[in-house]
Amino acid sequence: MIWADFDAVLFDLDGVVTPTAEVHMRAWSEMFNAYLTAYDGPGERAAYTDADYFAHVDGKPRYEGVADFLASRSIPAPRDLVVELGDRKNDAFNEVLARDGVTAYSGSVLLLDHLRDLDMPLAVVSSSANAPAVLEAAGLADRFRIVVSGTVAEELGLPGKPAPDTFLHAAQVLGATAAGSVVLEDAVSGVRAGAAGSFGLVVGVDRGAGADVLAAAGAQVVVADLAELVDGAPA
Ligand SMILES: O=P(O)(O)OC[C@H]1O[C@@H](O)[C@H](O)[C@@H](O)[C@@H]1O
Repeated sequence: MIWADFDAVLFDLDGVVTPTAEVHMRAWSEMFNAYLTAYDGPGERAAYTDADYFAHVDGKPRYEGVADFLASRSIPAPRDLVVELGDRKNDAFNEVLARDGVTAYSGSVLLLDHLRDLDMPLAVVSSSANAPAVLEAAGLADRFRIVVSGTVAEELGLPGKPAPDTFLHAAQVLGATAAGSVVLEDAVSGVRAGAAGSFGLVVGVDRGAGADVLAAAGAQVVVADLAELVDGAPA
């Protein structure tokens, strides 16, 4: 990996820097399965699984994840239901965050240290409104020049992933072009955003979505851990 070819690095957060994609996954599963168990209206009521998460929820802004999953089951999704379910899941997520804290992936910290030594401008681009709290809990808030969270995207009216706009905004704030920026993503929706924005390099981080699936979504390189992007780091 030749970092000198690039001017900025744009990190997704959950599942790339911190193992919080798993916390999101568990919170979504608890909430959706409680809802489906009690639900007896039209549509498909089979249990919600991790496959549903990767296909419909992963990486997207909160309420878009709810709406896309319910649509995949042909379950009617009025806005007040979407908001209620999304907020229920958010309470579950925050309970775990407060109880367990967050420890970043060691390979990701290794890469962050390496990029700090290179003076590389770094951003977090996350669909999550909880991104600042997660970064704070992981002790990494000072590593990034800008955090484009779900809240920031909403304030600026930027469409969420798989649209490329949040990544493009981060690159612009860092003074870099899309072609000069690297995108690091574990979610299909995020990889699609990187591909749609014609970024210089889109790296897929396979934490369960599947290397083939990430490559098909537009990842030019797929790694299992960010330490693979540090020269001389143990494999
Ligand atoms: O509900 P939040 O914290 O704003 O997060 C929205 C989404 O943020 C993404 O980073 C996660 O991959 C998703 O699982 C999550 O649903």
